[in-house]
Amino acid sequence: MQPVAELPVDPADLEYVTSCALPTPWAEFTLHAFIEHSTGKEHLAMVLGDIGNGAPVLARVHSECLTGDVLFSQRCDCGAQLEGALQRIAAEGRGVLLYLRQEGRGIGLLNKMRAYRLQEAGADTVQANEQLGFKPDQRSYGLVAPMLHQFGVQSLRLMTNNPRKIAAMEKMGVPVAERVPLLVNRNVFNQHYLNTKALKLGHMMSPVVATATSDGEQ
Ligand SMILES: Nc1nc2c(ncn2[C@@H]2O[C@H](COP(=O)(O)OP(=O)(O)OP(=O)(O)O)[C@@H](O)[C@H]2O)c(=O)[nH]1
Ligand SMILES: [Zn+2]
Repeated sequence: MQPVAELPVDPADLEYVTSCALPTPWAEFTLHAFIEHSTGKEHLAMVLGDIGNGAPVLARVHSECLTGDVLFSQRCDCGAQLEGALQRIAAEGRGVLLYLRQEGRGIGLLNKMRAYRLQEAGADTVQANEQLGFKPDQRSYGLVAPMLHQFGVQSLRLMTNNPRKIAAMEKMGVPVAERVPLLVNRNVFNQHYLNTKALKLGHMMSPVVATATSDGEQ
């Protein structure tokens, strides 16, 4: 598995735009918006508490998954991870969630749906990307450092199971003081996907087989 691609980001390409209050079921965050001029994409940061005081910040760097984050898809763990991360930040009263618009591990929503069709025909999530002519993971984390710089964040306690994401942070000059596991329940729809993430993409969670009624921790 190759490392996550990293491209240098032109700081002038990312512009801070505006902010507003964002009440959620768990806490009232401040939502900050950035625009990436070269792509037109709107990237977001949800902030709670004083994250610019120098202490490591509980953080989630979340990649967009419209199907999982918004449409309640059980094919992946994204929606549950998004909710779990916000709940943890709220419980601590301090933290940040970056919502990066790199849907489908960077291939976009329509191609992700094409990849899902290939998975319905027997491919796994890595093979499906490759059959469509993409790398297994096309994401980049070059925006993370300039987004965090806006808030004076110096280091992260990063909620992730993805060692390549941690390596990418360090490479982009964002120190990760601690990895905080972000495990969610398995179901019969996501177990094959989660096993592929563990076995082929290197995610730090043990591959197990779920039953129709299983809701055990990974
Ligand atoms: N191409 C493709 N993308 C997917 C698929 N399932 C989920 N995604 C996308 O994968 C991204 C989330 O990546 P994950 O590998 O689940 O998690 P991660 O962010 O790398 O790692 P964690 O920090 O541990 O969650 C989102 O952009 C989803 O839209 C799939 O089958 N194919
Ligand atoms: Zn997802």
